[in-house]
Amino acid sequence: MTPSITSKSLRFSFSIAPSHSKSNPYPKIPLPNPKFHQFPQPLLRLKPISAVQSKLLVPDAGAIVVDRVTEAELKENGFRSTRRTKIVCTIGPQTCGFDELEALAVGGMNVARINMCHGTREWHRQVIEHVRRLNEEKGFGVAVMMDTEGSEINMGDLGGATSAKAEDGEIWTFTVRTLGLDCPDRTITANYDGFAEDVKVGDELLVDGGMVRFVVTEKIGPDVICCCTDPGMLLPRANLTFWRDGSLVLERNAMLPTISSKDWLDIDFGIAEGVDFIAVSFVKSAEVIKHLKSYIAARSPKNDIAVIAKLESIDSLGNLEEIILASDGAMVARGDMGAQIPLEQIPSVQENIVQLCKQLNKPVIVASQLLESMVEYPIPTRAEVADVSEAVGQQADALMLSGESAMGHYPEKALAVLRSVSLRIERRLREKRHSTLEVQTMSSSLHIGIQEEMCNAAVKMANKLEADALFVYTKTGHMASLLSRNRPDCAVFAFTPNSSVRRRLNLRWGLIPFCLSFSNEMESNLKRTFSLLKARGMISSGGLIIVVSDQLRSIQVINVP
Ligand SMILES: Nc1ncnc2c1ncn2[C@@H]1O[C@H](COP(=O)(O)OP(=O)(O)OP(=O)(O)O)[C@@H](O)[C@H]1O
Ligand SMILES: CC(=O)C(=O)O
Ligand SMILES: [K+]
Ligand SMILES: [Mg+2]
Repeated sequence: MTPSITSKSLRFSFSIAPSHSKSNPYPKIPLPNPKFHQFPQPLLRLKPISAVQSKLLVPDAGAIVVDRVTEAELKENGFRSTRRTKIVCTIGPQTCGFDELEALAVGGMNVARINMCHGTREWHRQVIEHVRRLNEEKGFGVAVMMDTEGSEINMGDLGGATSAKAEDGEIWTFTVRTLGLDCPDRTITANYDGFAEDVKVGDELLVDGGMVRFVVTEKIGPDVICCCTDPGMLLPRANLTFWRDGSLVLERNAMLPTISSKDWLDIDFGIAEGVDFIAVSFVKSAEVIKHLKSYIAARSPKNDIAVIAKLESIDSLGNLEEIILASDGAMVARGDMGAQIPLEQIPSVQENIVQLCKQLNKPVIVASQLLESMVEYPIPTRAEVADVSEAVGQQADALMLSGESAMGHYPEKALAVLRSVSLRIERRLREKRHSTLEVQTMSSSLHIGIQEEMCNAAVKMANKLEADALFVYTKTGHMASLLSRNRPDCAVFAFTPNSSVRRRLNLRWGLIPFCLSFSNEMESNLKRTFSLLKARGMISSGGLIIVVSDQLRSIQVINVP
């Protein structure tokens, strides 16, 4: 039988062999230290989908729909070994084609992110269309996240070049003139009209939070003449900040709106295209989130777009709790955050945000530079693996790839590293917890709610009884999120009749979202679920399951018949 997915995706996506395997997991690439590649991740093989099967993927009333990769994982590794930490991949020129997107989906991408800083709406529409088609025709369950540009100060798009190198001591011109494609050498446009007025001679100009630095030597009308003091690579639309006497100059940024007029058009585009998440860049207060949520509620009849607050502006750090409470999730956007606060503060800010999100029951994504060296190289640095391990150890809901998947040379390998490190660290956490007999559940901290108490109790039981899985029947996804919040030892099967709820649950730690219509009759729901899952080889008789549901105030403990 010929696999329906490309041989390329099979070769790369599930190529990390178990340590006893003789095959080289990274063909054709010299391995400086082969041991490093022996992430103990079992090989998975996705069964090819025939044309007839492909039709069956369209859910009918009696069917159960689950992401194909998770299904394969469940069949091969059983309940306990599914990956709990979710993965967001930024889509860019390296990964926007249908086959490349499929390879990422096969590799375990849960959410595809498009960044409205780059590319045209037509380009983004094409990506969304590809993701939809993959889900519909090939049985994946990938959600789409649109990330707004925000109105911080950015460079222009380098006259179409993919990058430019600034060398030490070189003189570059930053200008507010409109240059189009015939951009003179060593000239960069800045996107905000007041730029030339606001900077002063002697100011330091930081590109991408300090990846490249300049000092302002002269101002001539719309042109700001600068000397490069820290050489490096300039990327299109990179963020610009300027510093005076050792402090970030913030006055101008404070006057810029969080959501610009261009962002509102992008948001309309996102609503029209039915994206699952809108991530708002440079959020400073809860107000902007509330404003956007009411806009979406008015514009999108089903109101099924989740709003993610990107925490990257220094102004957000004083209002974290109210921003997170107003949002449907948060992102620790370490890239731009690193341009606004000293780098050594980022790890503790990350830890605080992750803990706060868990407490407030909001999904949290840790983003930027997780595997930055993999933009250029096929293996990560040891330090990057340690950073990923730290985020997985904090039990963040999701990890995000940026340049690694958007424009790097090894998107699928970067994804494979996130997957392997997640699996390894998650297992280690469970083993550690088990050896100390520690049962950890969240304390009740939301407004006292019956559902929260039930979910806390269900997770405590599942951990103590070493249940094989938690089942939750949920219309809105809320009960499922309350189980995930406790980070249980076993996987959570979340059954929902609503396909957009199912896609949004993709971002939640440890949840395996299924689309399934169900009635108010729990007994018949369970009977049907068991027989559907058994028929697909996803569960077997004897397994211990703890069941909760939106509709019933009871916790059931059941052995799979
Ligand atoms: N749609 C795209 N078209 C072209 N290049 C892209 C696209 N999306 C991302 N990239 C490239 O990948 C890099 C990393 O992507 P990412 O989305 O993290 O960008 P960013 O501008 O650093 O993020 P943000 O604007 O959210 O802070 C970008 O700097 C850009 O060079
Ligand atoms: C992801 C993002 O926006 C950042 O890290 O700046
Ligand atoms: K952005
Ligand atoms: Mg950013």
